[in-house]
Amino acid sequence: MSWIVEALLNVHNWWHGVAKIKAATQTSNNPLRFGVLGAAEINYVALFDPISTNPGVTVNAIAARSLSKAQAQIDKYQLEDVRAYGSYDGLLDDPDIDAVYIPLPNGLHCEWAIKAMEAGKHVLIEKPIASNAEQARRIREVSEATVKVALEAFHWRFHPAAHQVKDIVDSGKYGNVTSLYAQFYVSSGFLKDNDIRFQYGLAGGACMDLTYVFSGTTYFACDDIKTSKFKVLAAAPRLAAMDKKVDAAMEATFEVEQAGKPISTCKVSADIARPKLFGLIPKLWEGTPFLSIELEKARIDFPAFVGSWLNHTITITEKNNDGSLGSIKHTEQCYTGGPQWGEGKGERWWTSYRYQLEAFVEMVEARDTGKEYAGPDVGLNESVRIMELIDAVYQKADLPIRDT
Ligand SMILES: NC(=O)C1=CN([C@@H]2O[C@H](COP(=O)(O)OP(=O)(O)OC[C@H]3O[C@@H](n4cnc5c(N)ncnc54)[C@H](OP(=O)(O)O)[C@@H]3O)[C@@H](O)[C@H]2O)C=CC1
Ligand SMILES: O=C1OC[C@@H](O)[C@H](O)[C@H]1O
Repeated sequence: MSWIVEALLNVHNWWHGVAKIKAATQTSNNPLRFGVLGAAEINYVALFDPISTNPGVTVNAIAARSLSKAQAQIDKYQLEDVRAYGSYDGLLDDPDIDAVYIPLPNGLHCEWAIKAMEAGKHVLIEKPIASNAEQARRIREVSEATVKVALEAFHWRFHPAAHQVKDIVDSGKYGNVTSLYAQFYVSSGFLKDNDIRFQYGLAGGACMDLTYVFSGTTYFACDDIKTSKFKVLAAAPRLAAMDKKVDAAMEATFEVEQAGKPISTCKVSADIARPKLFGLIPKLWEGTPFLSIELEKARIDFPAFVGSWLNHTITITEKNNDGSLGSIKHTEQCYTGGPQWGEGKGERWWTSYRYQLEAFVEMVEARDTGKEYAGPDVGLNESVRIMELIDAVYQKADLPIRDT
């Protein structure tokens, strides 16, 4: 699946001439040294590409369950001065690694994040942060106890476009949020039947894999996710053919209740095996993630909210007094700076993963020097709340909470 994002990234980098920028990037004297657990498909997009334009970071080691697989990934991407390990423990024992990226199956995130922090490493953990809320809380506890950064890799949350939409919503100009809708579909046939996403034992499922629909709706619905209450009203899964504990698709509705605000209603729709048209044609036109926010006085459409770095348009349609959509529309785009990064930060060609890496490095610097990090963040309280919401959706759907 990640090959599609990698292909889009290659076109994006070619279009913006990023190869030249990579060639001119000089590593600093004291970079943050990353190790990677798992020769996962997503590694290039989420880490190797962003590192190659960030002078403050290097990738120093890759561990896989077999040494040859780790070496094969190093060779594939022609990574220089990168050690291969044939076990994850071996990499964690390496004193020359400061931070660990964890792109393992969801069911292994908690175990290895905790082991890495206890081995003295900061951790960037792929989404979803863990199998369930209880595990997410354990990660939070260990992060506090070891004073190590643990960040869930919700890359879209670090792109200025997301901050721009949040700023418009929070400005109050268009009134309170009344409802939200988020959708993310992967066509049937794109993932193999034995993909990690279809395995209950590895904490698979549509809610788990397409976590973005929960992170997207709650980010814009909540003033403070820590104190907001969620009530799941409905959860309708379509079960995977291979494993009836796995949701190949989920449609869920939940309410968000917060002090001083009217209740808002969120609808999410996630599908990792979207049925083909007439059983033959992949519905590629449904492949773009979508998020829409209804406010009292306007509707904001933010298509491609997960891939806003490629291209996006934020459309605000003002409402008439009777609540119907009016004829006044504004469109906006935001690729650099924005309300959370501040003017001058970033480049048009920075991906959401590049922004995420920038934030992670700043978080680690702040943590290591005892300073407060004030930039864009996801925060472990938010990660815990999202896992609580996913657990509640599974319960409502009469499916077991992922427990590996
Ligand atoms: N941020 C984003 O845009 C994306 C994030 N992701 C997330 O990244 C993670 C990995 O996804 P993806 O790269 O697509 O997955 P892959 O299947 O390519 O990679 C998973 C890795 O997990 C390792 N692994 C360890 N134990 C097992 C096991 N029992 N079964 C299978 N694999 C195992 C394998 O490592 P080894 O090399 O040691 O054999 C493999 O390289 C997931 O959490 C997913 O949600 C995925 C895609 C996009
Ligand atoms: O961005 C993504 O796109 C498709 C998914 O299967 C993947 O895991 C996700 O992170």
